[in-house]
Amino acid sequence: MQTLTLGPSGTYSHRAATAVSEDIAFTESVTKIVQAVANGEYDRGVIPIENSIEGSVTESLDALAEYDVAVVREIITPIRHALLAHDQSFETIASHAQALAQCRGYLDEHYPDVELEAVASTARGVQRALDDPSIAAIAHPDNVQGDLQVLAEDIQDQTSNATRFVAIGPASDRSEAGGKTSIVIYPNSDYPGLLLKLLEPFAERDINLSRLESRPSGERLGDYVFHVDFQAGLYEDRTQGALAEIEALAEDGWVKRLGSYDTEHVVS
Ligand SMILES: O=C(O)C(=O)Cc1ccccc1
Repeated sequence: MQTLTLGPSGTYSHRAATAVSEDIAFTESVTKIVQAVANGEYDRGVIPIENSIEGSVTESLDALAEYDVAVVREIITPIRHALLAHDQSFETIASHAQALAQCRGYLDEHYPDVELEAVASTARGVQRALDDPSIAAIAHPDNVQGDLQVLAEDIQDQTSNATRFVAIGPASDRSEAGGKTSIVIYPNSDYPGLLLKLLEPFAERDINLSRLESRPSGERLGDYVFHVDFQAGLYEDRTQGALAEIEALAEDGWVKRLGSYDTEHVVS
């Protein structure tokens, strides 16, 4: 099963993808991963969704709302960042924007004058640091190679730093089985109490929500799509009942069932 994830080799997404497949290919954009799976070019994609320090990877949420794919699995991995460079003489630190943000406190304290450069992924930052001694990278310590050294380990601002990734597949692989479900709701309307009404069907059936995120719809300012994860499978009658009510409330918009799946914790 060929799986596309964020590259080059050595990213955290790559580490998560090894839980899904042995045949892994890389690209440097989350949107491209979702598009490639929607178009049938790859069987699976693995993308980061949410980090415990920095929150959502908004590009991933927007791509899931836009393209027709299924979420088939959730993979949670601990994230431990290291600072890699030729030596201490670097002037720039290159990494994924989320990694730079997860280490903000450490960087402010130890390297207040260093320039930060956001690149497509942590492993892309490692490539930049390999090529240029004036650049350091923040990445998993296993990326140490060539003339690079690990200058510091565990530099994230909280010791508990975890990221949730999802494995996606073609819409035809959407499953109703599993302990969790992801949906996206676009009500395309706006009135007092709308969000409360959209959530009541879950509360009334004792379905626990595990995540609620609003994203701009892109249609007009103040218009939103809602990403909702909950702890029940699509196969359950209570889920079907809740979704029927929500679909009626969102009759001017749409409700997208991304799929039901199980969670896996990968320690690496
Ligand atoms: O750039 C990577 O390595 C990624 O997979 C994205 C990312 C960045 C920081 C924490 C978790 C995932």
